[in-house]
Amino acid sequence: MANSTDGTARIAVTGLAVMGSNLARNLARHGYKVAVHNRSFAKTKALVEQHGQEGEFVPAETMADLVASLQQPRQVIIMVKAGAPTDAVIDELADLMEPGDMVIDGGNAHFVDTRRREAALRERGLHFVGAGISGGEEGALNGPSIMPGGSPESYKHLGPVLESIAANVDGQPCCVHVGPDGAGHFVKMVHNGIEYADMQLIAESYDLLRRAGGMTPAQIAEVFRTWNSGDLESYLVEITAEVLGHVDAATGKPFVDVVEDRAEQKGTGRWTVQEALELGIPVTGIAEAVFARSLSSRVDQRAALESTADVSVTVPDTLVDDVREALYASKVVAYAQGFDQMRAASEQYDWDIDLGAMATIWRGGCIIRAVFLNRIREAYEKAPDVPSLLVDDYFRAAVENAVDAWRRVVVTAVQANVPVPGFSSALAYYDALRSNRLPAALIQGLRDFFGAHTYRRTDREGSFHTLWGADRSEVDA
Ligand SMILES: NC(=O)C1=CN([C@@H]2O[C@H](COP(=O)(O)OP(=O)(O)OC[C@H]3O[C@@H](n4cnc5c(N)ncnc54)[C@H](OP(=O)(O)O)[C@@H]3O)[C@@H](O)[C@H]2O)C=CC1
Ligand SMILES: O=C(CO)[C@H](O)[C@H](O)COP(=O)(O)O
Repeated sequence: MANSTDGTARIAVTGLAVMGSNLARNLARHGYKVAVHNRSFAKTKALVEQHGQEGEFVPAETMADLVASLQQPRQVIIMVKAGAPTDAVIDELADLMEPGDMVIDGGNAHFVDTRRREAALRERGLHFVGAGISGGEEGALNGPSIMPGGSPESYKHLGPVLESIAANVDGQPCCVHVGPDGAGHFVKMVHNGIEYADMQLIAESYDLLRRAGGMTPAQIAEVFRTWNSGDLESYLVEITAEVLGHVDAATGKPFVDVVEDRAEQKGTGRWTVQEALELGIPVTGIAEAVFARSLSSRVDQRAALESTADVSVTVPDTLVDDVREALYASKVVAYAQGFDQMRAASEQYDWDIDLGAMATIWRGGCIIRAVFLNRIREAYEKAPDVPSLLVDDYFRAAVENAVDAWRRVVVTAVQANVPVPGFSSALAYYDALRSNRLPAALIQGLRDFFGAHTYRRTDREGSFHTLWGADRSEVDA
């Protein structure tokens, strides 16, 4: 296999596991001459041997060869494990590059790392682009959703390439410049957090239909197939029907019954919640989804408390339709919370993220792609500063129409001993936002009682303290 260091490749990819190799093939299929490299050369060799006919690949055994094979300004996409491996690759690359060159990290990096890396490379005259890439193996090959951060100048060079290989919906590429430094990876992180919440709500729907509704996985698969039209139409609902309908070849049982019920996680959902706590944004749907995965893995506690007692509950005839309504309303809440978090971060870090554009680029290519994102895009088009998606006319009406069914679902679940943390916390969030008065007033009183933490009054400006241990008169604080 010949390799070339004549500086003619348009772009490079280093890290040729599932994502990197498919991204390189996607670039080659779009007519770009792609230089390819992997720490162990076997993967590079295999890629070119198996897919060399799909376009022009330049295999490189060393990072120095990879860099030498590129046109200037050089553009190298890194698709390796997040964390220390990414730092190691950046360090090696940066030493070989020249001012004006671009390093693009397409992995699931933490946005704080991306900010640090961007600042360090900027000092050396290099552009660092933290690009969230979603769509898994299939998306990387056929068109992912791409969320690049970094300097506007780097996007001028890189944008046309990324837009051409991204998914396309209604003539619009699912790729846009998100904002400076860590903005792209932040948005990808929230995308993954919403992915967690969406899957948790789908899982609760299945659990309720099965355990309270007495339906089989095959019957529930049909329900999801029906739901995959109209407002719920989405990739995750579509593949839920596939997974629930699948039968294990070895046992003849539903596939879902032979899989261990412990959900794993790589960390992006947890990062979303950690950052939401820092920003003070309640992303309860994502948090419940992360905790539900953690709880599922507490095998010792589950075994100690397991109960097989029969529960008798009257299930409403409308259960299937009610669950559909609860799923939709809870999903609206989860997305509203995720978009809130992006808005708060955009203000905090001065990123100027266009929220409508984020909904637009999530319509295709990514795991949470859904027809429903058109509604979110429209909401931000109408009112870019809308304080919550729940305030938008369409979403307000959709949730109001669903709320009776949503309450019935939560009541039925509670009576049937079926845990629905996603549905119930979303309903609590909605009810809290609509409450004229919240019990936070009592919390303020208690804080003032035990710690003289002061409170504000509803009827006049200022901070006050009650002398709880004395005559209980009020003083200015
Ligand atoms: N898989 C998915 O669906 C998605 C993954 N991502 C992200 O994309 C990135 C790539 O993911 P994926 O394709 O699954 O691959 P992995 O995350 O499994 O990473 C494997 C790749 O990293 C390389 N690597 C590991 N350690 C080092 C190191 N110290 N120095 C150099 N290279 C190293 C490996 O090289 P070698 O072959 O030599 O071991 C291999 O090319 C990750 O950041 C992931 O989070 C993003 C969206 C979806
Ligand atoms: O980035 C992705 C999709 O966009 C991955 O699918 C995601 O990382 C999966 O996360 P987890 O393993 O934590 O469920």
